[in-house]
Amino acid sequence: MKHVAFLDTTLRDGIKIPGLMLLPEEKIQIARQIATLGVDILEGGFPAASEEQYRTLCVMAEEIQGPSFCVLARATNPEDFRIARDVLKRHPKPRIHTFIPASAAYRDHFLKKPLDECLRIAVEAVKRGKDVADHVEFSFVDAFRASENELLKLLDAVLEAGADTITFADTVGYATPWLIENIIGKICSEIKDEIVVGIHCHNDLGLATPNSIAALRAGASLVHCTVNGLGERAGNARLEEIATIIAIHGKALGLSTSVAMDRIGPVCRLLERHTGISFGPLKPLTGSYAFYCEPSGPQIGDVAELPPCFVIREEDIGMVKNGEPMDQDTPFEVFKARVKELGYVLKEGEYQRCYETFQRLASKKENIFNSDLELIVRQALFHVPQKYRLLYLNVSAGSIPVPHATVQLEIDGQVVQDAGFGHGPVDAAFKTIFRMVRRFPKLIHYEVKAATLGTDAQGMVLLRVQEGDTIVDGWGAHVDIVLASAQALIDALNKLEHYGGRREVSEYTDDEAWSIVL
Ligand SMILES: CC(C)C(=O)C(=O)O
Repeated sequence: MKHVAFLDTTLRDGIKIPGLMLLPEEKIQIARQIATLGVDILEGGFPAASEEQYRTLCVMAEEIQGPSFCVLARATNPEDFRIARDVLKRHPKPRIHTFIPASAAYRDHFLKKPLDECLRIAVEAVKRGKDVADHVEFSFVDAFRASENELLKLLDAVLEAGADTITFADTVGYATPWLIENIIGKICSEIKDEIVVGIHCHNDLGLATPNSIAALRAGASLVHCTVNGLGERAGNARLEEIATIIAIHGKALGLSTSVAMDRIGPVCRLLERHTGISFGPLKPLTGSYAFYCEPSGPQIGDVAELPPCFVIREEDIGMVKNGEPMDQDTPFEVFKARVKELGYVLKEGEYQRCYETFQRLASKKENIFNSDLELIVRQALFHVPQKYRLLYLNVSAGSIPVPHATVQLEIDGQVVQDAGFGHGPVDAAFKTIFRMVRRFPKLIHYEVKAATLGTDAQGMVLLRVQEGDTIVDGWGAHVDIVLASAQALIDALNKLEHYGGRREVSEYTDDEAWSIVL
């Protein structure tokens, strides 16, 4: 059986979603949890992007145990390697990941340099990488739209320079399984066995998983993926799908992994909580209908029992563990032990802050499950400085002619209140808040989802607003979905205040910033 190495890039490529902003401490908590999945390599981020990323990655490198630790550096930028070295020296199993656009379209767009010049840049990058970490991974961006001839020239050059892993990225989600099988198969048959061949797929045509599996079938032994398929546009290849396919078909494929299958459910759910990006009911493995089935009924025959229709049991991928319910009488120590069991490592005062939020929720909701606890931790601990706070919201809606909202906010420590009308309770609350804060961003996304079953479930609201060039997400959770919506809006307004105009790549010229948009 060939071992398939998993490189998790949730915290690097996965979080490149417009508006999504995870706080440094949040990223570290998430990295800890991803490490428990048994992935071989954790790609933590791109340290040259900003001082904040650099600092976060230093802490991550010191804390993360288990997987190798990898960061990204642009082939074109020697300074990236110096910054990466500073991060990687803190981890016992460091590796560096560098890359260059392989297709003419991407080379012309981002580098505006002839192929010969790109070959020279690639070779120098590998050499620089060798000074930074024992293991150098080199990725060919947009590899499957590249001319085969040019791709092979780039490949020869980086192998000659000493790259240990070469990864072929379907950056724009263009490839098909047969195209990938053909190219990867040819390359694997021609290069030395000790070179690791990797695959990095995007999901624009819904083919990220089949394309990744096709590459593995053709001889690749490293797969890049993200939890929940997070990533820009339609996302990246989904870790949970690829691991489960190998768990089910591994024998036939001659492939195995070290992914801890029972950690899939908890880690997918945790990422859903922290990003606000939900699975959708029909998502394979993690969607709420994925393990729901009705007895056959008249379509096939009148059989009362469930048919044998599941290819894996939900308990095999940890999807049913939601913990014994807790309630108002749950003592602090029991609560704290459960938060630790969920994999969070918090400071003493932070457990206490979470417990206060827990008690507030427990006074409204009878049973508190693990999936509620993750919301509580996020709500209590992970937010940007709060210029705006929601103190009070009351709405009148239903069959009345004019829904209205009364809102009390704290703005820079001053208490202000106002009331307003709208087409419904959320509209009334949002219009009133916009007027009070004197900001009128455009609402470009709004969704609400129940966190658990039951009519007393917390509603999780994810929204996205745009003000000028700045797009931010806002997130809220409450048993009252209008309150959750108002919390989400306040969260977004605080992020606009905190991040507005402050972009990670601001210190770079247009030319240098190219890699960040890939
Ligand atoms: C750097 C590479 C692997 C990448 O993220 C992409 O092409 O999407």
